Amino acid sequence: MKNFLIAPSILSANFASLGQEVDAVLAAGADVIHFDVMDNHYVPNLTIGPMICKALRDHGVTAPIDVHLMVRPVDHMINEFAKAGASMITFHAEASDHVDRSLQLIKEHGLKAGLVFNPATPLHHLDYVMDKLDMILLMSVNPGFGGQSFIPSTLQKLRDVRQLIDASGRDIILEIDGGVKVDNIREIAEAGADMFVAGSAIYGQEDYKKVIDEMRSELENANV
Ligand SMILES: O=C(CO)[C@H](O)[C@H](O)COP(=O)(O)O
Ligand SMILES: [Fe+2]
Repeated sequence: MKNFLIAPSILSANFASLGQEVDAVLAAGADVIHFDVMDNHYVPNLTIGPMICKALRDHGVTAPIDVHLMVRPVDHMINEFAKAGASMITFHAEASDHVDRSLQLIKEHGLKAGLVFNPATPLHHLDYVMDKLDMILLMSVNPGFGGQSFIPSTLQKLRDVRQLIDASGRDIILEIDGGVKVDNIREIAEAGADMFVAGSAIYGQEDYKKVIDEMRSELENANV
């Protein structure tokens, strides 16, 4: 089986007990913690910043933390999240005036670097930066909120990006974010994704392990 990664989004966790909520999904079998950073400027919502990332590290979280920056500008936040213990940082192509520079900055901190594409953002932003990418994140909802429905046209976009990654010969993680559930994860994997962010689908249920196990079993049956 492909090395599929399940990344619960803490956007849907109970923030009043965030440390325990993160421990609980990791104990339930999650691979990565997805950390949504929103600035009420690039997106119409306001969430959490580097202090919370550092607090999770201080709490004892050793799993990879995948920081999804929905902020503009991005470079200052890259530096702050690198100090705060991020493992991977992705940002939106439209949110940086200097995409190459921002990617380079993430890599200078020794972290995995990725570009994020909104549902309607064209893929040409990948031109000339494939060699700097460790991850590509396709949004399957418009960014800003959890609990939205998966936009079906993202499946073809995943197939297109999978082809570009395969043609590049590089080991680039293809991450999908938004509306991922037990009943669509298999189709999403078959379209080419290998890292799956799921917020409401996991944190919206009582039994996190049950959902993650069901997701894994769907992935085991995926035709990839
Ligand atoms: O980046 C995001 C929203 O901008 C979140 O990661 C995403 O929406 C996860 O939530 P859900 O799985 O409930 O759709
Ligand atoms: Fe996200």
